[in-house]
Amino acid sequence: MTQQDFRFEKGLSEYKSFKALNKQITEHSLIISLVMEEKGLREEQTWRLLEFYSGIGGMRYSAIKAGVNAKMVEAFDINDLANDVYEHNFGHRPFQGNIQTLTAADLDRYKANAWLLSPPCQPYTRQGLQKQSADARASSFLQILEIIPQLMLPPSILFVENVVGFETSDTHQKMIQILKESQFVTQEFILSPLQFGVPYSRPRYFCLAKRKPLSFYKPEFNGQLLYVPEPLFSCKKSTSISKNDECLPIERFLEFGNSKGENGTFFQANGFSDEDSLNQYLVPSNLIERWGSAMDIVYPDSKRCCCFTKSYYRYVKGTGSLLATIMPITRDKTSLEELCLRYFTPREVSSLHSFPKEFEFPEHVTLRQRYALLGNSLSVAVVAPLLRYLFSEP
Ligand SMILES: C[S@@+](CC[C@H](N)C(=O)[O-])C[C@H]1O[C@@H](n2cnc3c(N)ncnc32)[C@H](O)[C@@H]1O
Repeated sequence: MTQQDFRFEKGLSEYKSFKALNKQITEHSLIISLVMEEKGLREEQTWRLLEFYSGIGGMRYSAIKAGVNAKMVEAFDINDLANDVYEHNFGHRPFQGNIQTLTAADLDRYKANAWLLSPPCQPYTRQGLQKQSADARASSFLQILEIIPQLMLPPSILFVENVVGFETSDTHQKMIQILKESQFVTQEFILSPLQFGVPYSRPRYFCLAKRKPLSFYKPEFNGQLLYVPEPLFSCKKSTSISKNDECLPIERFLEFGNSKGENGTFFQANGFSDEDSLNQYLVPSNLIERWGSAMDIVYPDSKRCCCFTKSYYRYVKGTGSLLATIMPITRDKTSLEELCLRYFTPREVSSLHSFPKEFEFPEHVTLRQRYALLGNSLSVAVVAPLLRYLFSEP
């Protein structure tokens, strides 16, 4: 064998062992990725989210609770005060301005692939006169949807929250039409925290949309409006969000503890640091006299309370429940005056909205403003499992 032949043979055998090694590595990584896939460990896509109408950040808390692998790229809200609260809790101030002024070029710059939207609900409520798309407050939402076909980088996922009544509006009709034309498949839900173990009635409409070729974990519900949460418990990572038919009692959401008083009554005033802070939550007698029959009164052991609206604390009728701080043995025979009624505190309302306990208002936000901002917000207990389902791959 000449020296040249020897070099050639050596090179060939090195090349062969290199190829064998390479084949082994490739096979190995294929096996690893298959095992990871089987175990649900495949490297997940990081979603780039835009949060429109961000308010005090209910969507962001829900995305965190859902464990969505996502980065919140930007939030948008016109309300200065809501943005103060958002910034206080997340360390990021949302884009302050009218969503209506955003252009396709503005949005493309964020390179976002998922949009979360909770547009104003007044156009679809009785108090808001139900003017639907003719209401100026609906126009920013329609405009942002109309931009989708003009985008270089349209979102692949969209999530919309609104009041019950939205689903029969012409805005809804236009939304579905635009989504269909932009190759989205949708699944819609009307759900309340009561269906997730929270003693709080706040039914809301939700639209979940995925752009083809993405599809839902349970595609058999495409194009349907569902009133039950069952599909949400089917997806892979649903373990930490459990199905809960039995609601917890309201006392589990109260800021101040109960103490047993005389004659088997429970007086719930302890825990307030001083008389003043208790007094600001007590319902004045003149309001009880005038509106008593229209009030929704609940007790610490109740397993349901009414939706808190943004007018809670300003008006008593139809704006949210009031809490009896004296729990009599015979409820029917006790006068409303004797029940020592009080408003739920903002912390209690935020707990019923399933916000995390770290959530807080900056000091300069007044009591009325706190209720108003909370009343506009959403239930994390409902939105988190919806987002988890939406972002799950089949
Ligand atoms: C239903 S609330 C959404 C609340 C939010 N999901 C939360 O968790 O607090 C609607 C929000 O949209 C904001 N908004 C209404 N019209 C807007 C517009 N044209 N541009 C920007 N923000 C707007 C309001 O200030 C309000 O905070």
